[in-house]
Amino acid sequence: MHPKSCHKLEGQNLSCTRDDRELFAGLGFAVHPGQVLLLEGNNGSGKTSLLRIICGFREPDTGTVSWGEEAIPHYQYYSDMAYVGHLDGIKKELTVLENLKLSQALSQSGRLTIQQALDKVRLSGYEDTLIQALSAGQKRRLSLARLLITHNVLWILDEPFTSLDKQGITLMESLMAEHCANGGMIVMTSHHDIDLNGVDVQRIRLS
Ligand SMILES: Nc1ncnc2c1ncn2[C@@H]1O[C@H](COP(=O)(O)OP(=O)(O)OP(=O)(O)O)[C@@H](O)[C@H]1O
Repeated sequence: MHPKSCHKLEGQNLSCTRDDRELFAGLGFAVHPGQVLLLEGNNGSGKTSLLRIICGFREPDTGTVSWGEEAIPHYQYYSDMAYVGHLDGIKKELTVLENLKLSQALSQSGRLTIQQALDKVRLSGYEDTLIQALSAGQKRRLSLARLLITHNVLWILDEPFTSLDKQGITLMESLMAEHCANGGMIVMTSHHDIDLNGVDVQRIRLS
């Protein structure tokens, strides 16, 4: 179990308007250890906007997000959560190994060593490869490896299946299920349905 898995993520009365268009209002949720919150909706419905509010990167028009009974953003939140967005959070001028060493230096250690994580995501042999020489799916796999070598109870994932092949999607799903089985939590957007082997998945459908 994660040592800090007693925390819960809660959103209350959240609303967001962009360009005079109300994306959502009065929205609430509570995510407990072992659970997934899946944000669904068509293009432009506000999934990424809500995800950015949950990360504390954007202020809601009303409402609060709290972690451990305290409104975000706060230091503990950022040491407990890991965000993987569209840009994969990878430093383009570094190699695969340098990126992973940098992530490790900035966070608490996770379950796997760098080599174990590279094996798991099938990037062994790419240690000295510059990021610009990786395919889109390989970059996504590298961002997965980053999740595995650092300790973060809350994963926040924007479209985690983008660019992954079938084997990558299955791998991602099994890692997510494993994370939840260990008391972790996940908030994610996806245009695809997910198959997480009995994990409790709550859904918010934006329209
Ligand atoms: N930086 C921005 N400035 C102004 N409006 C924006 C900005 N980013 C997004 N929007 C608007 O907010 C709305 C919601 O966008 P958002 O990216 O949250 O949707 P989404 O559900 O994640 O879409 P997608 O499935 O296409 O990724 C859209 O109408 C979009 O035009």
